[in-house]
Amino acid sequence: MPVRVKHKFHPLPTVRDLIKMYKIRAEKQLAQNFLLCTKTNRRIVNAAGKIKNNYIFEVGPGPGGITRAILEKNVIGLTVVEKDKRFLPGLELIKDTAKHTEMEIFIGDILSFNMNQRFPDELKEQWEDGLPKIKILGNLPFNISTGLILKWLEDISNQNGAWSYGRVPLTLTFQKEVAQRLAAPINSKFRSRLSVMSQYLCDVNHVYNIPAEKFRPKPEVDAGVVNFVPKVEPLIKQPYPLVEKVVRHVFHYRQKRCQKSISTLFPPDQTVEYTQEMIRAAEIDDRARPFQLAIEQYAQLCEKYSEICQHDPLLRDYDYRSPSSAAMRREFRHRKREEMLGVRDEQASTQEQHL
Ligand SMILES: C[S@@+](CC[C@H](N)C(=O)[O-])C[C@H]1O[C@@H](n2cnc3c(N)ncnc32)[C@H](O)[C@@H]1O
Repeated sequence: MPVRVKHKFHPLPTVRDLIKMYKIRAEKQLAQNFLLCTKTNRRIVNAAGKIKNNYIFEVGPGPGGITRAILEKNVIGLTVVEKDKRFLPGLELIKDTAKHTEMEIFIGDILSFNMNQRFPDELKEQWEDGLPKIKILGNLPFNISTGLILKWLEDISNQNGAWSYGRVPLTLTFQKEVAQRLAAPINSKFRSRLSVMSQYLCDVNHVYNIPAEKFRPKPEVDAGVVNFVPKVEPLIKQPYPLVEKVVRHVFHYRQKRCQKSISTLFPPDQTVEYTQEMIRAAEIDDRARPFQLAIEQYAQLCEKYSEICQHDPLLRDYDYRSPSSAAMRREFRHRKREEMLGVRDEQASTQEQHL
């Protein structure tokens, strides 16, 4: 349906006016918290570094505050992907004012958006060369931000999608605590699965925080802006799904000794032997907790796990939480109990014979 634009706002309505003009109410299920202040939007764009003559990909432009700040920088191209079609007319207005920039608007879900062939071929760089003139930016919807960054980290590890163009950096907002976890160093109280997964593939920098008051409507927590620059050489060389499995299991009991969580990778009858092998390979101290391990130790754990799985391929599909594994554990405990009772009976009958 064609959109009637009231031209009392000239030349381009402010973000606030656009929201009023199209009577847009924030949708909670799309995690819509808008940034209406020009200074705040420019600061996010500045956090991405020099973007003049770059091609930018923006996630969730909404009413277009960050989009405008990007366009001020004379970028050569801009693709935006927004799920909520109510923003299309406003984004079209912004596009009309973008004289020097090729802008494309997609209404769709970023989680299934294909970034292969999204950018001009001439921007491609070899992975080990400098960074390509492409950047990904966005004030992410909080409800998908963790899933999205994990998906993109997998693409980075496979040099797929946007990363088939080289080491494309990202500047994204997260809930402050997620930002702290992404960038947390070893021993930090925020060190988690996300820290290891992001830092083995990227240089991660939690640049600054945006107070909740800056958003409309105000979210419950502050936000953090995080920069990611893919590393030339990942610190862990194993395939992403294997790394993800090992790191997820090791952080299963964050506050307990690593031994306990590493053991969840193996069926009960092989636990002791393989857990010990893993711990020896990564030179893990007996008392160490998952957040006290260096990424190099996670790398050694992954190497050892891969080696064990090559030797025993069925282990690859072993899942601690699946019903069949739970049944296996129950059966194992039962057998052990029976064995112990058997030993006790034997001891008792030997004692009787001696009497
Ligand atoms: C936190 S708001 C940011 C809006 C705007 N960039 C700003 O800073 O004011 C997140 C935006 O992402 C959009 N969004 C939510 N889920 C999405 C998805 N799966 N794919 C693409 N956009 C999505 C929302 O509609 C919303 O416009």
